[in-house]
Amino acid sequence: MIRALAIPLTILFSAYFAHTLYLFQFGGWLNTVVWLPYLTLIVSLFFCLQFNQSRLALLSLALFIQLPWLPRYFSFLNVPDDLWQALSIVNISVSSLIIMFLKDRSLRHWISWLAVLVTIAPWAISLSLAYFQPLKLQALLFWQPLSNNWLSLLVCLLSLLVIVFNLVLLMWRKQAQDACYSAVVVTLWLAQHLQPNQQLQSLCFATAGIFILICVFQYSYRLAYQDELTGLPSRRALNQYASSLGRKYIVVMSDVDHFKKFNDTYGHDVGDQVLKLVASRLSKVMLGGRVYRYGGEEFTLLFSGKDETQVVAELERLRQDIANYDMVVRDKSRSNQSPKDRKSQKNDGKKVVNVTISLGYAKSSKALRRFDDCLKQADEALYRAKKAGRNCVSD
Ligand SMILES: Nc1nc2c(ncn2[C@@H]2O[C@H](COP(=O)(O)OP(=O)(O)OP(=O)(O)O)[C@@H](O)[C@H]2O)c(=O)[nH]1
Repeated sequence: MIRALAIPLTILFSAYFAHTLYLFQFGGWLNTVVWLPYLTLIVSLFFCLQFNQSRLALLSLALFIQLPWLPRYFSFLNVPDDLWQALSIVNISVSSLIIMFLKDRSLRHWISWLAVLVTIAPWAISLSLAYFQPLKLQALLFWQPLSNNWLSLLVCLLSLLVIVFNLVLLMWRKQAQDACYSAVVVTLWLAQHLQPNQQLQSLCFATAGIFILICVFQYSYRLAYQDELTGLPSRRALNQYASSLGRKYIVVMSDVDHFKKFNDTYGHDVGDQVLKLVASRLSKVMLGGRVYRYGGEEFTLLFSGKDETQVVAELERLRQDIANYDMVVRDKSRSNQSPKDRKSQKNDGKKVVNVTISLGYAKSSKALRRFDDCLKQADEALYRAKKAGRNCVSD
């Protein structure tokens, strides 16, 4: 419900905000906006430290240092402008490096990379020019605040586009991390180009701070509600969803057959891979069903407002799909081999295994109003499926 409201509300508030900007023409009370980045960056730094998110804390600090009017507070130190510039370069380069050496390899990561490259390439060119021609560094920094020409406008528009793109990613894919990194980089970049406009600059810094905050909260949400191994929602998420269920629903308990034997034969690592594969097959459930990792090798499925016959047919389909699926698992020892060794033994280290699951279900009724009772009944049905020879569905 809240997710469905997110986009219309964002559009509404953006329109309201744009209208206000138009009315006040960037003047008057809007000067208070200058304080926003301080607030968001301090709060985000606080939560990053609370949740042990050192990289994000560093990025908050990097933004803080880059706040364009920070030098004013240190004016008593009489730091030359060139030194501030040099500190900025170090700051942006370090933040860019932090982002570049993250392990994620998704498309979103590469988009962040692009933003990073666009940011640091001018720095690198300027620095190398300064090295080869002993002129004043300041004179060579061609990325200096561009005058109010079309190029400056283009730069700002492009940067804002990246932010908007990341916002969309954030809403649809719920991946705050890359959105946050790009926002930080783009903000650092914009800081150079929007120098005469303090309000706009403040809004950019404040937005980056908010991105970091969202990122930290999303991370802690994942810790609490997502199973780390399979990526499925956890038992806590199941209990939370259960409290919002209507009257008509079906609970299914499923369990991988002879999993202990499997672990003993192939090892715990291969066992983990099998659990991941089973989870990925189960998550292809149709009829609007939801899958949770209940714990160990047990998974729970929930169907809200569906008929028993439809659900049983879907469970049969899932059971057969898993039983017929050749799961290719990798031997962990393979990762210690050199790439050459791996190439020479093409299929070595790969195993094809077959697993089956048993499923037991229970549907809500007058006698089974409480979710916990229904779950217990599904667990008993699972026990019956095991007794009946496994690899089957039972009620
Ligand atoms: N690899 C791996 N094994 C797990 C995990 N969680 C639980 N297990 C193992 O799953 C096995 C569960 O075994 P049992 O409950 O005896 O059941 P089973 O061997 O699947 O036999 P049946 O359920 O009767 O078909 C135990 O050996 C656990 O150690 C996990 O996250 N990873």
